[in-house]
Amino acid sequence: MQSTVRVKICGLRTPEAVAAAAEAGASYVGFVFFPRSPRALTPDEARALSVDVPSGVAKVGLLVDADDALLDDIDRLVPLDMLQLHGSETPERVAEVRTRYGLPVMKAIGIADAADLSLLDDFAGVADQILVDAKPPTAGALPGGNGLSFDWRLIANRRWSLPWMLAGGLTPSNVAEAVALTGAPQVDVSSGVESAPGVKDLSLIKAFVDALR
Ligand SMILES: O=C(O)c1ccccc1N[C@@H]1O[C@H](COP(=O)(O)O)[C@@H](O)[C@H]1O
Repeated sequence: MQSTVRVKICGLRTPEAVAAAAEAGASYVGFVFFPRSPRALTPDEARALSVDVPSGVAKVGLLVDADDALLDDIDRLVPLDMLQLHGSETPERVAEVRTRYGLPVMKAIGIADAADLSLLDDFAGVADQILVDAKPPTAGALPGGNGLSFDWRLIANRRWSLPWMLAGGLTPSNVAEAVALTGAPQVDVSSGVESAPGVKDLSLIKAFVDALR
């Protein structure tokens, strides 16, 4: 299958994983700045890793309800191309972050059932992209990176007002089906290309991208 689906590999922590994502053909790599995540990096660690990212591959910083102090540190140290806001940020906060840092913002929205779909429209005219993820299973769970899918039929045939990306429980085995069902132009994966939480498997990264080609 020939495909132009753009891929983001998130939660990279080593130069080897960055190289595997770039060589496989990923369009984006994600650095997680959420301390509770097994994939968390400090701004200094992300700065060191960013040197290994070839030009043409966008570096995305993932944050969860981050305050300006953390964002200021990241902005000072890490040459990012996009911010992914994966918490309960409001449209007002998204607009504020976008203006303050001068970077495109991708807002993550968690979906569990049809009632959540209206949230997707709340960020039109504010965010640059929408990331559609599964809603976390419980209040204490990580807000993402749980390897959980939602019912993709909920967004099949949807008309989108913004560029968007599908996430949540994607793997080399199911990503082609997810794209066929939803028409997703872009996909994001973290735990589906890992051998353990926070440990990327280089062959799974390649298999994930190959599954769309
Ligand atoms: O990856 C994380 O640790 C993470 C932490 C906090 C918020 C989001 C996180 N990851 C994002 O979650 C989705 C789905 O991940 P998975 O493929 O189901 O593991 C994805 O967008 C990641 O960028």
